[in-house]
Amino acid sequence: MNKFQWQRVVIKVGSALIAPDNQGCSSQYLLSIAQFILRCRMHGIEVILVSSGSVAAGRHLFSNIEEETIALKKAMAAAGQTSMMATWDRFFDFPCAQILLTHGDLADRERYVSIRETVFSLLQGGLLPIINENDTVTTDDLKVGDNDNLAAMVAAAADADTLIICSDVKGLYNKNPNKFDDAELIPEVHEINESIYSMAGGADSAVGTGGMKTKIEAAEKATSHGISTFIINGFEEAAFNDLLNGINPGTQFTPYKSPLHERLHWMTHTTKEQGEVIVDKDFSEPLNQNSEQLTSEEIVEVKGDFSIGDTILVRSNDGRRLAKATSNYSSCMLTYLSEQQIEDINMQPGPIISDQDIAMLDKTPAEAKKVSVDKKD
Ligand SMILES: Nc1ncnc2c1ncn2[C@@H]1O[C@H](COP(=O)(O)OP(=O)(O)O)[C@@H](O)[C@H]1O
Ligand SMILES: N[C@@H](CCC(=O)OP(=O)(O)O)C(=O)O
Repeated sequence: MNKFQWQRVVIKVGSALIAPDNQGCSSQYLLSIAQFILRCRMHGIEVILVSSGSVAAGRHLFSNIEEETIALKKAMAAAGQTSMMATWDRFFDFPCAQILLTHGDLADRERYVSIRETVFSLLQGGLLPIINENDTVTTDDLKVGDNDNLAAMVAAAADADTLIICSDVKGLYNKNPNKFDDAELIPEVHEINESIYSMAGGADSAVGTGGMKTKIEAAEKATSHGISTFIINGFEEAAFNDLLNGINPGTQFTPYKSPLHERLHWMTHTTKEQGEVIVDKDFSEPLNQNSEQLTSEEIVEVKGDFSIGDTILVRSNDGRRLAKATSNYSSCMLTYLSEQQIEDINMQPGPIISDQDIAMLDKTPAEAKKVSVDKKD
């Protein structure tokens, strides 16, 4: 049985399933997930697990807490991560391997490629990669912040075809089912747009992070990479049986027919811009067919402090986000160049951004839509 024809699946498990009552790890709900993983592997499907729960699993070790500070949460994560790994490890007779990541790791192209290689080696060796955010070392700048988005980034990095987000609700409802009795489940989403985002609220549980909003963000990242995405209720054993029988038990987000190229997807959905270049140009012609169109004379302003090779946002001077790109110059150098009048054609600087390193935001409708949602917030 592999009715969905999956080859490589990323399964994301939320904190509520690992440590449902904040009393350390519990195998209560993990057994059916572990069996699902086992059955997937028996059908030849490669599995990568993105497991939340380190903070929730470590919380009970710290008593008499007045205020749960960030430093304390990091300490909980450090303590809980080992017991979470040990809990997973006990279910399987094949080895598990732990990978802890920050956004800084994923946003750096060299480290990103290295993570890909490690995951591929683990899968080839028949191990189960178990991935979580490296909560103990993250800072605001370096963190992904929620494991839904992390799982989507991992799914893209690992060339997975399917992402399954196991939550504490059946899927996406038209409104929060924990608040509204008449909320209705949405079985299929073909296009992630503003109306889909407007249905999603935050997390209500004591242990969850992000709620439905981060799951939709994750679905958007994954589907634009051609990855079919499910949100299912991880508490229900029947949901896993359904999946193996080719039945959608929750919400399925259908993948884009023409997914973004791997590098452009990474730039659009994984990197964070380190600065901005404001340009006096509309780019009605596709920028990525001739990046030399962007000359230093067209730069109105350089914002932020970035180095050669950093991701920058190219913005029009009326405020629109035009493209994300890798800068061939530092912010200091670009500022200097933009202030020069270089008439001699032979003295013109080389391209500010290179052809293969431009992700047009206007050309990626999902990103454009997400931007308008961000603005609304
Ligand atoms: N439209 C919605 N549909 C389903 N759940 C929603 C919606 N809006 C908000 N939620 C909340 O999102 C929660 C799931 O997210 P979260 O608590 O972060 O869980 P997890 O630990 O699985 O990531 C649900 O329990 C629910 O309270
Ligand atoms: N990295 C954190 C989990 C963050 C997170 O997204 O939690 P959840 O919403 O339960 O998937 C941890 O291990 O506690």
